[in-house]
Amino acid sequence: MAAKASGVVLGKPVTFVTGNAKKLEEVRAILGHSVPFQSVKLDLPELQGEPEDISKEKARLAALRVDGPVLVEDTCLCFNALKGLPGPYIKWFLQKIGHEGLNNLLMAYEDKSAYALCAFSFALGPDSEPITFLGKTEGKIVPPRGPNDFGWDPIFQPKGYNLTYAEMPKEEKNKISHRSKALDLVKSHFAESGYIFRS
Ligand SMILES: O=P(O)(O)OP(=O)(O)OP(=O)(O)OC[C@H]1O[C@@H](n2cnc3c(O)ncnc32)[C@H](O)[C@@H]1O
Ligand SMILES: [Mg+2]
Repeated sequence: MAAKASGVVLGKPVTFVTGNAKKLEEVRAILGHSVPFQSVKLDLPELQGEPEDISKEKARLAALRVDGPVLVEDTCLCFNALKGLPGPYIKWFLQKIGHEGLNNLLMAYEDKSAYALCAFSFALGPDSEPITFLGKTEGKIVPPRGPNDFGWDPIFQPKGYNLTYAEMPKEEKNKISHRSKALDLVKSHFAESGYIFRS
């Protein structure tokens, strides 16, 4: 890696590391050709704690595994009545108790509001500090509606819409989602940084 007047020249392309095919599909659709990347299917171990720290640590691990520039992402679903939980633990809650169980968690509360939070982290390599980009979309938790092909999409209804994420056409979700908001920041970072990737 060498610094140049026109930007930072990197010896390898960016690798997006994820074990989730649906995430990859959305990242591809949203980024288009604006940030060239390849992908590797790896389910990295995840730290417990705050979303930003989990995402950064994931990027450190990914950069060690890939030995080059990496992009990773961690997604949380946070219930306001539960002070942000399940948050980063949503994957395990979803797996164990499903959409119905997630709705039941809020049964005792009037406040069904929630937000989806996406934390992308980018690291230039194993020796560099990851940079994090956050995107948040507010909404509420509802009984499941729509196709059940991506995580908690059927129970999340974004604010200002009558449809759940699952009921929305993909392009519509990708315009307003937590993921697209975070990726807007990733795109700006790449546009400003002038990275040059050599494969
Ligand atoms: O390998 P990684 O990238 O970590 O992929 P993952 O599936 O383990 O994903 P997370 O650790 O970020 O856990 C987030 C959980 O939320 C789900 N999820 C992520 N983004 C979503 C979205 O936009 N809509 C619905 N569910 C989503 C996902 O399927 C997981 O169950
Ligand atoms: Mg994960």
